[in-house]
Amino acid sequence: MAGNMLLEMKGIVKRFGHVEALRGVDFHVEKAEIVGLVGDNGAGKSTLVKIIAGVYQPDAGQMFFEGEPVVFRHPSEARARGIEIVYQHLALIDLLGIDRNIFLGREPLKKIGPFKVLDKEKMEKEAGRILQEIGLKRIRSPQEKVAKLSGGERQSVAIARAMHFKAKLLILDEPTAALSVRETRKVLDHVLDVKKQGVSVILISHNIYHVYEVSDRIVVLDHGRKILDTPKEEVTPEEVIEVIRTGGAVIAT
Ligand SMILES: Nc1ncnc2c1ncn2[C@@H]1O[C@H](COP(=O)(O)OP(=O)(O)OP(=O)(O)O)[C@@H](O)[C@H]1O
Repeated sequence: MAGNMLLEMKGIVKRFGHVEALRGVDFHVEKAEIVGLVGDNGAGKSTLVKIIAGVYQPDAGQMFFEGEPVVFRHPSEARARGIEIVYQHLALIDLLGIDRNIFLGREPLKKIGPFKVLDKEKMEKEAGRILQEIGLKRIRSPQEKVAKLSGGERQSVAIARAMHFKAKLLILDEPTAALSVRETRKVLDHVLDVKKQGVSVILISHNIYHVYEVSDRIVVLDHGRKILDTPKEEVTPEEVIEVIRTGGAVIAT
């Protein structure tokens, strides 16, 4: 089991002024595991994943990645270890093409004499390959503006971007919020594809049925505490909903 561990967090505490968003949370993700992270509004889900992604620093607790203690002072440090987070409100730039969005902030450069310029051909070619992989090649060209994409296509591009940069842990915060049934299906299929490639995923969603369908393990947070952490087979979606609704009181009965 230890050799299979990708991320381990122990006793994580995070305060925002008087609000204790996380009150000593233990959390882990194994290699190629999909963990569904659920809980009511304000439970601490986003805070926990933002700590993993280096956006926030915990006030107490320890974090280990691939067996080593880590402290991420900035998102770039988490990224450098292969941790990618895709937010509900995606950081894609509408007026740029799909290709430019995939390489945003990590653009390949080429040398022309003494100068370095963006390697646009390389971006277009790679983006075309990525679109092919995610099944959008026929309908979208790499240079098409992101503004034209549907919500599901935007999620797919963001997931593909993370995969292109060799993510080991992909964090998806509400990826299916506001998507149609068909688009949701595609995004969930991408999550399963990502796992097949050996990548781990943390999936946050208010839709327990979406989470339940793809997750290997379900973790419930409630008011900054972990109240359930179980292999999926051991609970039904209705039981998970009940645990969230009662704040874990149902476990004791
Ligand atoms: N930057 C911040 N400043 C102050 N308080 C914050 C901040 N971020 C989160 N909180 C508070 O911390 C608690 C946990 O919030 P968090 O966003 O992690 O919950 P969540 O489970 O992701 O909720 P939701 O499902 O509504 O997104 C809440 O009480 C929230 O108001």
